[in-house]
Amino acid sequence: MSDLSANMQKLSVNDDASAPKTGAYIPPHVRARMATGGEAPQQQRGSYNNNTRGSFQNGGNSYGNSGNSGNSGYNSRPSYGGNNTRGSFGNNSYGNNRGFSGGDRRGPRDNYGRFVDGKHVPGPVNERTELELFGTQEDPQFQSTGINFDNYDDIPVEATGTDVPEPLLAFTSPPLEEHLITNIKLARYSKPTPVQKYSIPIVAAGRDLMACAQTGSGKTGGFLFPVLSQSFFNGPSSVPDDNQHKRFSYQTKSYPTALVLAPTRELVLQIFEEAKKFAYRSWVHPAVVYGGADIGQQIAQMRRGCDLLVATPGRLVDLLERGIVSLANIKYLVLDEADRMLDMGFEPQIRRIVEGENMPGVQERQTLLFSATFPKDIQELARDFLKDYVFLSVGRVGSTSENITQKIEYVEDYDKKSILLDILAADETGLKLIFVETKRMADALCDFLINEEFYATSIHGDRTQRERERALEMFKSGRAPILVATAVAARGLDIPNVTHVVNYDLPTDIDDYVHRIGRTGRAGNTGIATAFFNRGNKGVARELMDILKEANQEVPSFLETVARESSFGRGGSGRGGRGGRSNGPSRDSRSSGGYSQGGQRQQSSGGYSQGGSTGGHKSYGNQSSYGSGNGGGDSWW
Ligand SMILES: Nc1ncnc2c1ncn2[C@@H]1O[C@H](COP(=O)(O)OP(=O)(O)OP(=O)(O)O)[C@@H](O)[C@H]1O
Repeated sequence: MSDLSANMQKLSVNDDASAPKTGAYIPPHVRARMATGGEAPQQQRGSYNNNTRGSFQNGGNSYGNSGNSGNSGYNSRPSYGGNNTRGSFGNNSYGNNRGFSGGDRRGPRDNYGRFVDGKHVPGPVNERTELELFGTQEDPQFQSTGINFDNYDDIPVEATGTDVPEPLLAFTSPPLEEHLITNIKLARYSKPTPVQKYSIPIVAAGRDLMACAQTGSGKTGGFLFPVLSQSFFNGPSSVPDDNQHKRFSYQTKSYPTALVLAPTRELVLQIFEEAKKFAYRSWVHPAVVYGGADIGQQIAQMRRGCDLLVATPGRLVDLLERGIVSLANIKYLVLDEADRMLDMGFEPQIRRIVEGENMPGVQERQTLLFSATFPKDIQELARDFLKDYVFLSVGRVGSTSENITQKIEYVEDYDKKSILLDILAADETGLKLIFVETKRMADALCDFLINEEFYATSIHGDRTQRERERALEMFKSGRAPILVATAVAARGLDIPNVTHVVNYDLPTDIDDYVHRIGRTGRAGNTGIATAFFNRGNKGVARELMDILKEANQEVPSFLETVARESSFGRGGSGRGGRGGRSNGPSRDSRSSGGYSQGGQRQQSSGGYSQGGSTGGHKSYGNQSSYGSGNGGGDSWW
């Protein structure tokens, strides 16, 4: 057991619902002094030794460097803090080469490849670009695989549908295009994860795909690899004559061949960064568009041309309305975190994009849906968007990775701050991500932590896009190793070295819990997820218990008690919430058969199940953002 785990066990304040009811907050160092009856022990937070609150270093505006500059890199408190700090970022030098300013974030690269006489001709090697994109093995800002990476191979895979292609075992050509393999090697990926093993031949065979795999198990590569590989093989599509389209020069609109839609701005940025890696030196020009960023820059970027477009639905609708993007050439449509996009009220925008514009119909394009959770309603959306698709699930749909040690602590609301400080003080290594339910709480908790001399920052829907990106960059670089976040950071974000996720407030939806804790324990690395639970969370008690059991985690007795109480009289149990989360192990809504374990294939009987309720949806937001380009409703987070 790691030191951290041992420390956490000691910290376990109570094992049952008979938790101490005294709520007066006593900071840990005072508690320690009380316990020893004298001098406080040595400061545990080594890096803050002798710090009084006023002594935070003002290291100037050093956002631009890429290393972890330690204390000297921090700004004085107001520059990374919570609600009272907005507007205080005066310096524009934070944009490093992995920059954050929207549109084409670095301008056109000079090393694109070409497609000549039916052949892909990669562009020249550019060592600087290579270093920016792929980093070095030692750079902690680049995720490397952990000790449990090989264990992914033991997760049972279910692939249903007609004539499911055989999975591949290694990154080989065929089916992958040679140049893509070169880029995969640069990314130091030695073998495909299970979702990639299946998705690559499925897409290569021209099939549609609905894929569900645990958080952190490589779904991004699961769609980027096959889409890029096929694109590298097939070359660009010719462009309709209605536009004096000139590749690589100014044009009135862009005609991407691949479109990736994802729910949050941060997630589309991240997918774009991954796309840049794997499209390096190829003919494919990736681009990203999302709300909250300068639309003028994005329009200019679209006019410079783009082949693979990563977008949030709201901003894409805006660009479509302005006639800046045409979907006439789309061959590949990817919906990442598809269920979240529906939750956020993006369905009208998605339907507008997929059905209301000039995108080729379902028979003419390939469509891929990816997520770690798949409530039934998304499977129903698949009826309209997918054709004869393969349903792929790696592990049980909605299950959590065993790489994450889950701890549930009974903590009354009034004790949460105190326990959080204990957790943060117990281990200074790695990055800590703390989830709260509301934007207000995110600001308040962030300010509290800063007052307690922790380097914290926050991310939520009320911060400007610039502040959100800066907060994320501070967190990633370790300059603010604590990030207080609302659900806006729950999905998809891949931040290396997040060692601990704390659900300070548990979400009301268990799928959200699954995604939140999935910010740790990624790519075979291990991590800890602690949740503060009290009777106010009884609505998720049963589902939480199921999740813990499934992942072979300890189930505290208070959770069983509360789960029993809350399900009593409800006439049902289990994970049936949120639009009819599937109770049985088989999740392919077309399938009438059972569950196939261990990679066994099972053919679907065909015919869609209409049985799932779509009721009970949490509405995250503001559907009125339709067409505003600012992304779907993040009204409370
Ligand atoms: N074949 C591979 N070999 C090594 N590392 C990989 C491989 N595929 C992906 N990774 C790494 O694993 C990490 C997680 O991948 P990714 O972000 O695609 O996960 P995900 O399944 O999309 O997670 P989430 O459900 O949270 O969105 C990334 O840092 C990625 O670089």
